[in-house]
Amino acid sequence: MKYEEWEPYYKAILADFGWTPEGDEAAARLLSSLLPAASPWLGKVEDLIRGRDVIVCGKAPTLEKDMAKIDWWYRYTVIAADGSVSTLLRQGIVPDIVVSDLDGSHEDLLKADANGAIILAHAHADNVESVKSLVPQLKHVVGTTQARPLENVFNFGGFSDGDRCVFLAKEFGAKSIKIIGFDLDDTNVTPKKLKKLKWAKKLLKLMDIEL
Ligand SMILES: Nc1ncnc2c1ncn2[C@@H]1O[C@H](COP(=O)(O)OP(=O)(O)OP(=O)(O)O)[C@@H](O)[C@H]1O
Ligand SMILES: Nc1nc2c(c(=O)[nH]1)N=C(CO)CN2
Ligand SMILES: [Mg+2]
Repeated sequence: MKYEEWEPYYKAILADFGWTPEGDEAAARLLSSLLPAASPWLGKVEDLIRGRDVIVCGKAPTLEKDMAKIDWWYRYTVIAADGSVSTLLRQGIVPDIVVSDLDGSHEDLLKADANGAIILAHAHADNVESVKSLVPQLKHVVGTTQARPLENVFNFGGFSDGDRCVFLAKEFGAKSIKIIGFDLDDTNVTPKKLKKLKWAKKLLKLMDIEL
């Protein structure tokens, strides 16, 4: 999705949370300074997605139960939303791509990276310290932002880690997108998380994902 198309959603999200864009923009510039000018891994991300059946894993409590229903993981390109990478690794599955704002287990992100996963590291106003400490340690990393993109920091659309996975899969022309570990009506979460899940619901509908 072009930034101009995403921007109205971004503005509405900022207003809903009472945020301003400056913090996100500063975080994107910091992330940009930690990465090469031309992203060496973006082409690989496209190769992994284009024309492929994609599974996107969220971190709802239903994830393990949903995982048990997948009998042949090799059929799919697996994209893990943040914390779901820990559940996947525990079951011996290394995702192809992890989409993360770096607020889950850094140890598991490093483990996935060391085993070949590409990490889409997202910078925003509230994760600058994690960006500074973790991004320089990652081998296969692509930078993302929810604000205006920079030369080496991309914005494919989407807000929470889970819906950003789906925007990414759409952007690069996945043949099909299956989501598991999503429970967007989960009430057993903090008020802030509930608000993020409401946005995820709206954005996934926009992406024509059946919920
Ligand atoms: N019931 C749920 N609880 C948590 N995440 C869910 C749920 N259903 C779907 N998801 C998706 O799974 C993704 C990954 O979950 P995780 O808890 O790691 O989220 P997160 O986005 O890192 O949380 P935060 O918003 O605090 O950064 C979320 O971004 C969300 O889109
Ligand atoms: N400023 C800010 N941006 C975000 C945040 C957050 O907590 N703060 N969380 C996200 C992951 O769901 C995505 N973007
Ligand atoms: Mg996160």
